Amino acid sequence: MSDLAVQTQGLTKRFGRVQAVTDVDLRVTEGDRYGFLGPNGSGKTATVRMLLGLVLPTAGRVRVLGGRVPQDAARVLPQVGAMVEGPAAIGHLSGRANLRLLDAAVPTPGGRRTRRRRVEDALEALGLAQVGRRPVRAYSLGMRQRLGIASALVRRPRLLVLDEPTNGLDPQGIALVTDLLLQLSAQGTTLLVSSHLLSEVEHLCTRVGVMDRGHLVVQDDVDALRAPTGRLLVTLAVRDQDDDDGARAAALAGQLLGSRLLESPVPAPDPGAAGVRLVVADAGDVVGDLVRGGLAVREAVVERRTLTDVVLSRTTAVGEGMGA
Ligand SMILES: Nc1ncnc2c1ncn2[C@@H]1O[C@H](COP(=O)(O)OP(=O)(O)OP(=O)(O)O)[C@@H](O)[C@H]1O
Repeated sequence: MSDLAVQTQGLTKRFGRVQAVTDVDLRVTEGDRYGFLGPNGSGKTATVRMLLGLVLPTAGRVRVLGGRVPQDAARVLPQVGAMVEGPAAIGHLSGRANLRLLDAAVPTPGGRRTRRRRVEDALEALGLAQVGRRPVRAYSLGMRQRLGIASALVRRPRLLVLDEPTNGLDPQGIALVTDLLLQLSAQGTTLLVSSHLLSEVEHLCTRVGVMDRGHLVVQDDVDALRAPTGRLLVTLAVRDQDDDDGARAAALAGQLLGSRLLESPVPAPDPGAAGVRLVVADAGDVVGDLVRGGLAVREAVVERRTLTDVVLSRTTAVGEGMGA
């Protein structure tokens, strides 16, 4: 159990009559890049707030970095960096002053001695070193978001908890934050990141938890979730899309593959290269059979479920659930 960065047992939260979180057993192992997903109102933020001791659970237990929350919060939370529900900062102070103030508020290993260095490193990492003197009220939305992430980093935490870290960032900002998170992970930081951008989570995360109407409905490794569907996507090269070549290749593929050909062949999607796209059951030596039959195979890829498929199949659309 000691290698779990976050563990909850039967975690439950009611706000009056709203059942926000029900019986959630979260397990984040040290070193994980854990993506926390789910539709609006599914209970992600409420769960994260309980992990950080910001609200008390109605029932259940929370352990973070080996300590109980809220009982051991004073010991464990200084090792946790967090940005939840958007960045918070004092508008008339500069970004740099905000970070120094924030750092002074919580006991940190190294404390004042290393503060200047840690604040500069965090501003630098988020590309804010040049604007660190400007008052925060003059920051753009993206700059505020970066400052929020910088404030989660200042204490060089063992566990970083970020609620929608790339919300409002431009593509350059998203790439910068993603690279930074991968770098921190390589240095040993555990990440717990909630996001609605599934392609981003697919790229960044090793493990995901999916919430739906207060329940944790999926918790697994990304690789396991992205299992092969059992289908191959094959592209045949043909000489010319406009003549009968494509139709001949499609007919021959049908003869060679028999019932393994699952859908009617269609023109290949890539423009500029004539081809035929086949959807084939991944059984036997598909490519070998096509090539021996005289067809040119340009590409054959194993079809995998995407994270979007997994999340959509396990969650309730907005309007169907209680949170809408
Ligand atoms: N302080 C509160 N008082 C009353 N209800 C609350 C409170 N906080 C959250 N809720 C309710 O609990 C449910 C879960 O909300 P939560 O903010 O955890 O969802 P979420 O998954 O983070 O959604 P989003 O993706 O929109 O941020 C919602 O129905 C919400 O209205």
